[in-house]
Amino acid sequence: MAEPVVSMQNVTYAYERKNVLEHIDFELPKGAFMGLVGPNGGGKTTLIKLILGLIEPDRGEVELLGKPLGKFKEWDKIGFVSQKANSFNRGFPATVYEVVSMGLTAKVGYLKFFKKKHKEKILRAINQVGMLDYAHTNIGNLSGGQQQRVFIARSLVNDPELLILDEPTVGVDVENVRRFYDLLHQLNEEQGITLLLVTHDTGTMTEHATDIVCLNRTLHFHGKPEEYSSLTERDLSKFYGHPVHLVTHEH
Ligand SMILES: Nc1ncnc2c1ncn2[C@@H]1O[C@H](COP(=O)(O)OP(=O)(O)OP(=O)(O)O)[C@@H](O)[C@H]1O
Repeated sequence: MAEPVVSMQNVTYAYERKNVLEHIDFELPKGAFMGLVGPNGGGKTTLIKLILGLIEPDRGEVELLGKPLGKFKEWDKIGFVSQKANSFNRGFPATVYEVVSMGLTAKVGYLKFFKKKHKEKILRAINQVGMLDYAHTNIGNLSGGQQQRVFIARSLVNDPELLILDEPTVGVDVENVRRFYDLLHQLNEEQGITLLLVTHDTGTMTEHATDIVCLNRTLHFHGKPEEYSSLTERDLSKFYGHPVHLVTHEH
């Protein structure tokens, strides 16, 4: 089996001596489309912060692309698109092209040193998310769903191996949510990008993900969407720490 993109062994993390993650053993297999679910305050953001190297575990080991956190340097291989991308300041005076080019500035240094190959990369990333017609449109004039795709393009310019998305469809309308998941499948299946998606929308997630992880201080579940869907209200109430009532949607 290919080496995991992220692996955690017995990870514990506390804010002000209060453990928010305990004994986490976790593997994100290369090529997976993983949905990370769990109740508010369950530790999802903290787990993401560990993967992004923003915090270090109090105990246990984190490995990224086969390297211990302390030795890992290929940060541009890990892309992150936050929920905040949806509420991007509409008045910010930058075009789609400029926003996507920001993904490369860390590597290239300064915009004026962009070469032809960089410009091609930027346009390719914009094309990948279906926004080429809008390359020179101001980001503030786009819908939430379109802005979201632009922020994904900004991560794609670095050819990431892992893309982490935090509540990406909050505030996005149904049609754009569908297009968004189409894009994720294309990135995952055609380009082999491993995806980790944090969401409260477990219904949609079980339709799309290859793996589901449920976190509430400890890992309560790690399995296939079919297994997650077959859990009972009792199982879910145990994971979430409060009563959960399943609602069946008619399609
Ligand atoms: N910087 C911080 N200092 C102190 N406590 C924090 C800090 N960040 C988070 N916490 C606490 O840690 C716990 C886990 O928070 P975290 O944000 O990781 O959960 P989450 O699953 O992402 O929640 P949500 O679904 O609401 O975004 C919560 O109880 C939260 O209040």
